[in-house]
Amino acid sequence: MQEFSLDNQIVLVAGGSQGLGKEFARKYFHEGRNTTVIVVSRSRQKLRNAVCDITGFRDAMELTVEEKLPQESNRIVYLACDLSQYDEVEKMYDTLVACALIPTQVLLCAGGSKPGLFKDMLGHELEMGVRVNYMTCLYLAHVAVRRSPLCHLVFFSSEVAFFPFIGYAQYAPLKQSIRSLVAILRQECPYQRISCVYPGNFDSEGFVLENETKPTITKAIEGSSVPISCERCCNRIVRSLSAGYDDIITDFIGWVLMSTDMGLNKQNNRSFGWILQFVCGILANLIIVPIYLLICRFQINRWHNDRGNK
Ligand SMILES: NC(=O)C1=CN([C@@H]2O[C@H](COP(=O)(O)OP(=O)(O)OC[C@H]3O[C@@H](n4cnc5c(N)ncnc54)[C@H](OP(=O)(O)O)[C@@H]3O)[C@@H](O)[C@H]2O)C=CC1
Ligand SMILES: CCCCCCCCCCCCCCCC(=O)[C@@H](N)CO
Repeated sequence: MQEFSLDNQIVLVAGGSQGLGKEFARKYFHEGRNTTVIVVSRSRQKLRNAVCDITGFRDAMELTVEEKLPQESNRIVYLACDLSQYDEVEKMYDTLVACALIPTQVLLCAGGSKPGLFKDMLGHELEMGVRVNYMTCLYLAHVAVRRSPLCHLVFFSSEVAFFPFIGYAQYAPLKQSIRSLVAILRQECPYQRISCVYPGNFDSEGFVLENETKPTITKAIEGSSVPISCERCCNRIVRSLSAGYDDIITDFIGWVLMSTDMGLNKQNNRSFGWILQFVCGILANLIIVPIYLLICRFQINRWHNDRGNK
């Protein structure tokens, strides 16, 4: 299995203009050695600001075929691309290949949710959910598997992949799809390291935004995943990847939720304390989960009634 390291890498960070992706870019740039970071997202402006913020310089370099890369040991460049457009992803890889930057690691960190009730959602918001959370991963993974077949892929799903609940109709099904895709890719690409992170809440720009529309019942249910800083979240993930884990959680409730889903989805990939997870999961599914779901149903009914009375 490929060892995880911040050193000697060419790392592509999808969704690197803010939040957790930017935190990863910062970590590679400041703590790695001989590493090239390429941050990718849709907005050129956001990317530029992110890179300037990370380096402390007033300007940042956009990766193009014409531009010559500096010879410094650690480098960070940006490349604007809407990863939910297949031809744009291919074009991006053309540029990478032309610049002799074949990624050794690809972090598929683009994503985000707009919580709310399904019936209140607009068509284009539903479409955004599919594009931002799933198509970005699907297309980037596809092109990466074909054109950099030895690279380490790190997907970013969510704890909601283990437990979908009210308010996340636009988001959770796509994060579950990532889990499914990961399971299949692990069988089809046995020589490639494929990791999947299932984060709990962390305090990013996206998190602040989603909280503006998040129904109170959604906040109540996810309350046990107390938001941590992006830096902490990033450090925990790096520690887990370095320890050789490929199914990664960032808080205790994530570990419990994963334990309830250790079946055919899980296959041969280890997570922290996985034997204990199997045992806890069996007990939880027998005893705690049915009780919890009853409480949850009660909570949701009460929320609907309160709303109806208003
Ligand atoms: N924050 C949280 O509590 C949790 C987050 N997660 C997941 O972790 C990941 C990181 O989350 P977070 O840091 O909060 O995310 P943010 O919303 O803060 O940032 C999302 C990033 O994705 C980029 N992006 C969005 N759409 C596209 C696209 N079509 N093509 C290219 N880039 C795109 C954005 O840049 P731009 O606008 O420039 O395109 C931005 O850089 C996401 O996948 C999220 O779903 C999982 C669990 C909890
Ligand atoms: C044994 C039974 C125990 C059941 C406890 C249930 C607790 C559920 C906590 C779920 C937290 C979800 C956080 C991820 C949110 C996310 O992905 C968004 N912030 C998107 O950005």
